[in-house]
Amino acid sequence: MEKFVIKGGKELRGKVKVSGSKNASLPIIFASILSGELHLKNVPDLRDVDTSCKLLTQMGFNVRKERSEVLVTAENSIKTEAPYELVRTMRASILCLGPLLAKYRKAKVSLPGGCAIGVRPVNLHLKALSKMGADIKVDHGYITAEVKGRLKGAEITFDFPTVGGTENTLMAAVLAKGKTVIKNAAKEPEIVDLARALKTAGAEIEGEGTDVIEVNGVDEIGKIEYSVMPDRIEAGTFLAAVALAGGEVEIEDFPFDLLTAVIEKFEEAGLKVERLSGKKVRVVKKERLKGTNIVTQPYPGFPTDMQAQFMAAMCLADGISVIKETIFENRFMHVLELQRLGADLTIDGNTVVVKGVEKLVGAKVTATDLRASASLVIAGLAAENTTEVYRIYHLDRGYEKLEVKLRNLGAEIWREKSELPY
Ligand SMILES: CC(=O)N[C@H]1[C@@H](OP(=O)(O)OP(=O)(O)OC[C@H]2O[C@@H](n3ccc(=O)[nH]c3=O)[C@H](O)[C@@H]2O)O[C@H](CO)[C@@H](O)[C@@H]1O
Ligand SMILES: C=C(OP(=O)(O)O)C(=O)O
Repeated sequence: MEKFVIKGGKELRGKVKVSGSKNASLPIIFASILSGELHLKNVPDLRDVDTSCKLLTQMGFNVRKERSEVLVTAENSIKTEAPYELVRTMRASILCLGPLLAKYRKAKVSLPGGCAIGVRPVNLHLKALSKMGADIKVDHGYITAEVKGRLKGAEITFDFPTVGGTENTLMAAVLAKGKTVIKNAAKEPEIVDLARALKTAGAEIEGEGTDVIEVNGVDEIGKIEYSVMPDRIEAGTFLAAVALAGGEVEIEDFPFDLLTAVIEKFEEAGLKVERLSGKKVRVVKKERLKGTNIVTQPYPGFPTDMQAQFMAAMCLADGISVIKETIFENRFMHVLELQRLGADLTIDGNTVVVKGVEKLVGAKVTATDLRASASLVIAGLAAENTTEVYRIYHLDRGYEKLEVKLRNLGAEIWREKSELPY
């Protein structure tokens, strides 16, 4: 196991480029089940991408990952099973269910794992696929599903705009018979990216990015050829890093228009975010930030995946910030760890009150999930002395070479073998 060692107190200066999006890459990789042929570019080098490739390989797909590209072909017979050993490490594995059912008419998928940020049921995915004609059972930790003949188009109304549920239903609908209408669909940009990728292969989809998506099922689709959008959460994490460490950084491949809610909140706190061109911004911290409130919401609201990093930034802002989490019921695991660094935080239900402190002081902290890990790393950049972050395997699920990128900006951060069993 590895840990990060961070010597805090260095301002960040220079240029950094945002990698391809994790949450867009994963569904598109699983969409290859529908097409049997995928050529995906701008794929980040992440543990979750490796897990997705392993899962497809185990099913019998031919998968090649070369630098930032993933190529998939279906040449052999396919096993329609996703076993616990792989699925437990990654939430997005559930996204093979819709495509397997649509293409191969049966699937056996372990109930997914992923970040421990809430119960995260998949009832809405299963309800939608049942409505499309699938017969689904959940037994011994596995979802077993099959459909006689083809899935059929249906009108689905989600109780909550679930991102994964929308993606699974959208992919299933592409090869279903007839028209599917998804109402109260999630509007996240990664869903738009998935729809665009599917359209390169001939899928008939309209309304992605709005709360009603319409899909006309087709008999088959061709090759998916696509380049993944930049990772808006990684981009936002760099804003938070400058907000904490200070300095001036130019960020390339910055998805400006997809980060409006995050940029507005950092600007309200006093960070300067200047758009230099379409996809390039300059971020400057000139003075101590001031306390700012956020409420997490589905897109286009403030993303839950930026909550921990924003909270870390507010630990050193003047005054009080109120952080309300409305998407996941257990996404404050970073609070205890930020407190170890000297942050003044009080949890009250789904709200954390942050009282800005003069300084943070380095300590040993343990990452509990992906974005919690990021919040601890960036807090460590601003803390006095040395911070050691354990369990960084969470971080490796979703950030490409974060320590290398931060080091190139002048941070003192490196990876070491952990002396602990984790
Ligand atoms: C791989 C990926 O893209 N992950 C993202 C995706 O996760 P994910 O797709 O799992 O998130 P959802 O949008 O589905 O979940 C939102 C809320 O709905 C609930 N729910 C969801 C499905 C369901 O069947 N039943 C149910 O109750 C969840 O428990 C949660 O409280 O969107 C989240 C919300 O933006 C992000 O934090 C994750 O980074
Ligand atoms: C919660 C996240 O990921 P996942 O849904 O893959 O667990 C995330 O990206 O912050």
